Amino acid sequence: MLTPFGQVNVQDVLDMILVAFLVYQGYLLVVGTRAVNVLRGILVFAGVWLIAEVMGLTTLSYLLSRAGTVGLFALVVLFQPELRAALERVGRPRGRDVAEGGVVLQDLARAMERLAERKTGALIAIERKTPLGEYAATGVRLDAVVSVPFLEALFARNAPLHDGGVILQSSRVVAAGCLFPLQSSDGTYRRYGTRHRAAIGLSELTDAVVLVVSEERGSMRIALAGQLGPDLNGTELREQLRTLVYDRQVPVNRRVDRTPDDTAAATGPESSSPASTEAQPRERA
Ligand SMILES: Nc1ncnc2c1ncn2[C@@H]1O[C@H](COP(=O)(O)OP(=O)(O)OP(=O)(O)O)[C@@H](O)[C@H]1O
Repeated sequence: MLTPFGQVNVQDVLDMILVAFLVYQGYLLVVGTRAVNVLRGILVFAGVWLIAEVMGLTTLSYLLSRAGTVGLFALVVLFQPELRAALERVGRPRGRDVAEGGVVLQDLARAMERLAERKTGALIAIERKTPLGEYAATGVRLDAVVSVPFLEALFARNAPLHDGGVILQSSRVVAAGCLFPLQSSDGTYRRYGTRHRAAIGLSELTDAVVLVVSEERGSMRIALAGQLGPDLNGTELREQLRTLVYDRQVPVNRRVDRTPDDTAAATGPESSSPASTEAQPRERA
């Protein structure tokens, strides 16, 4: 085929599609991680180098190209953990993801149950499509497998990271002690405390599934798409987690199922909040 750029054949088209696909996959790997800021820096650096080349600024262009070579090695050293994790993700068989998801689901649900039984407050956000990197950056970075004792230890009273939220990415705990955006205190959720409003707030701004254990009531709930779901028992929690997170076939933005009472309440003036039909949390001034 003849184009303004000359002769283009099937191989060229295939080549372009593959390169675009690889660039996009590379972008997906770094987005939401600390590497994204470095990537921006590299793009600025490359831009300056290109301008220096075009304008014939020989010395600057020479220095930048030398620095680029050294920088490439520095990047590999600096981002060795991220690179390893990314390569592992690329090479991991799909079946292992599913099996791992099942284990994580069970551990997560069991940890929630134990925290609820002991009335230990907890806040856990599970990342889906929207990267939670900016919220993870407000806390302490971790890289740990999800396990019942680990989650219990994180939220134990007096534990250094028990304040704030924990963030899960896939099967890993990636941050703890994170600050989530608070839902504005007006309207439906004004009676709730800050833990619940932080859960609702984050779920409003992202597609994360946010789990809350109430310290006061020992209840387990899910906030999704700016709505706080009803109290859940262990079986219901597992079911919701399977549907919302660990069963990838289901559309990501599917809402938390409502109880018949909730649906009835949604037609009432104080609205769409499941809060109006459930046991109430403590009143706030
Ligand atoms: N913006 C926030 N991001 C993450 N965690 C928060 C945020 N604000 C408060 N928290 C957590 O919530 C805790 C306070 O919970 P508070 O008692 O005010 O809320 P609550 O919704 O009534 O929860 P509970 O039913 O567990 O008492 C804090 O100690 C902190 O761990």
